[in-house]
Amino acid sequence: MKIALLGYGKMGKAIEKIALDRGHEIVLKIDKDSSDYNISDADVAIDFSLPSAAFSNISTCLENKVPVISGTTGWLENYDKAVDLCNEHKGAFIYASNFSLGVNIFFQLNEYLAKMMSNLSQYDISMEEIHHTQKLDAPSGTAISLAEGILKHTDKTAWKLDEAGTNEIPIVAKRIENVPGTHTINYNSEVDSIEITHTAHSRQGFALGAVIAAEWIIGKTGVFNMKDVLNLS
Ligand SMILES: NC(=O)C1=CN([C@@H]2O[C@H](COP(=O)(O)OP(=O)(O)OC[C@H]3O[C@@H](n4cnc5c(N)ncnc54)[C@H](OP(=O)(O)O)[C@@H]3O)[C@@H](O)[C@H]2O)C=CC1
Ligand SMILES: O=C(O)C1=N[C@H](C(=O)O)C[C@H](O)C1
Repeated sequence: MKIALLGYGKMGKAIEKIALDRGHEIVLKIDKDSSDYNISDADVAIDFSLPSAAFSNISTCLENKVPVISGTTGWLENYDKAVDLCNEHKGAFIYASNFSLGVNIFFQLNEYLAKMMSNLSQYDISMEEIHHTQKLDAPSGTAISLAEGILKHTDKTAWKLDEAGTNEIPIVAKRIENVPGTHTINYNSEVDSIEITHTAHSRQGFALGAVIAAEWIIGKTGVFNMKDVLNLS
C-alpha cells in the first residue's frame, strides 16, 4: 500500500516505522503548511497534523478520491463538512480521537459503567486527562469522546473544562513532560469512589491502530469509525 503521511511529527514518524515494518511504502511526507502537494500517487493518506491543518488536508484527499484516516484532534467544528465532502465525492474517511485498541475497549467500558451509574445520584462524576507538554488542544479528543459516551447515558447536559456546573461533567487537563496519554473517569460518593483509567505506555498503540485503519479502508466508500475497523459490537 502506498501511504501519504500528512503530518510528520511524533505520530507521523511512529506510523512510518510501523507501516514500513508491515510492508507498506511511504510516498509522501508533509510536515508543514503546504497547500499544493500532489496526493494522487497515494492509495491512502494518514493525517496526524495540527488542529488548524487537518480539515484542509482531509479535503484535499477527498477531492482527489484518496481515502483518508485522520487522528488529528481539535478540528471537529469542521467534522460535518468533512462528512458532506466525503459523501459528495463518494470517498472514504475515518476520524478517530484515539486509534488504540485499548482505548476503543475503554470507550465501551466507560459507556457500560455510565449506564450502571445513571440512577445513582450520590456519585459525582469527573474526568482527568494527562498529556505531554507539547499538546496543543485541551481537553484531549479522547476525553471529549469519553464525555460524549457518558452524556448518552446520564442527565448531565455537557462537558466543561475545569469549573463545571451541576449539570456538567468537569474535565481537568494536566500537561506533564513525556506522558503519551492517560485518561481517568471518577465517580465519587461520600463513602467510596469508583475509578477507571486507561494509560498509554507509548505512541505505538495509536500508530498501529492508524495503520490498521488505513489497511482496512482500501476499497471502501463512506464515513467510518474505529468500531467498524475493530469490529467491536
Ligand atoms: N487519534 C489518535 O490516536 C492520536 C491523535 N493525536 C493527535 O495527532 C495530532 C499530531 O500529534 P503529534 O504527532 O504528537 O504532533 P506533532 O506536533 O509532533 O506533529 C504534527 C506535525 O504536523 C506538521 N504540520 C504543520 N502544518 C501542517 C500541515 N499543513 N499539513 C501537515 N502537517 C503539518 C507539524 O510541522 P511543524 O512542526 O513544522 O509545524 C508537525 O511536524 C495532534 O492533533 C494529536 O492530538 C496524537 C496521538 C494519537
Ligand atoms: O496529542 C496526543 O499526544 C494525543 N492526542 C489524542 C487525544 O487528543 O486524545 C490521543 C492520545 O491521547 C494522544
